[in-house]
Amino acid sequence: MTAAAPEALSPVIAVVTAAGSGSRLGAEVPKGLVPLAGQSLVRRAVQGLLASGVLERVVVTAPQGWIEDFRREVADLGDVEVVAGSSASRQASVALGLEAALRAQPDAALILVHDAARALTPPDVIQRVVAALREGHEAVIPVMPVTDTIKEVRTGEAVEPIVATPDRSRLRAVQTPQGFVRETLLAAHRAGAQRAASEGLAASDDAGLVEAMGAGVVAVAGDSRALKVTTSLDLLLAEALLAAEERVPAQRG
Ligand SMILES: Nc1ccn([C@@H]2O[C@H](COP(=O)(O)OP(=O)(O)OP(=O)(O)O)[C@@H](O)[C@H]2O)c(=O)n1
Ligand SMILES: C[C@](O)(CO)[C@H](O)COP(=O)(O)O
Repeated sequence: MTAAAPEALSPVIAVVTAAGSGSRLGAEVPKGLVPLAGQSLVRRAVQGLLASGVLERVVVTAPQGWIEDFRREVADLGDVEVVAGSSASRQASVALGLEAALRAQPDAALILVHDAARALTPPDVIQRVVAALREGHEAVIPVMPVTDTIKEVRTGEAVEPIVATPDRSRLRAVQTPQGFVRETLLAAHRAGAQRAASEGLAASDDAGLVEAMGAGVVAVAGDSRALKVTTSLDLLLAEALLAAEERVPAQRG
């Protein structure tokens, strides 16, 4: 860990992954375009990032064939580029977003990778991630404590045998944005792409690629509002969270 002056760790850019189809949500349009109280998930996710005040540029990866629809969603939000992601995996979509983002901002020092599906992530989570990077950590992820007891099972059997019960106090559920020093993320994705080609395995998050390289990843506090909209139940929950936030100022006033 090497602490650098904050201004030396600028500019900060973000890749927003929105190239998934949202099969578990089952909407008629890709998940990023699904409205949440009148505004699409991708629009809300980008707005949240920009509201943090720490970002120079945002690149969104969208599904092939939907680029123009995504562009319309973010057109009025500022310096936001939309490029095609990959249907193969989130990891492949992030890699395409990274290429585009670094073409547009070659001097980026810090890179955030964020899920459009975490549309309600509050700006202070984003600020915490960037602050920890500027304190000298090379990879930072927001996390939440786990509230269920988690079991490890042996898969592939109709009735799955339990093989372990990890100590819950040491488990964390991982959110985004995940933040990285530029070279750390690029090296991790280079190694990850080789593994994906040789073993056919993609990582489900970017920090996993950094861990696989043997580099350190640290956690900061996440937020329950940064939930990932995956199923229709999550969408209902997100709508309820927004409605509750709108009611609170009215009650105070
Ligand atoms: N090939 C892919 C797959 C996922 N993602 C993005 O990664 C984030 C997290 O993925 P998830 O919530 O699983 O989204 P989907 O893959 O769209 O969902 P599903 O698995 O239900 O199809 C989403 O913002 C999604 O758009 C992506 O950019 N490219
Ligand atoms: C990156 C992530 O949101 C961290 O929890 C998650 O791993 C994405 O996984 P998914 O299977 O693509 O939803």
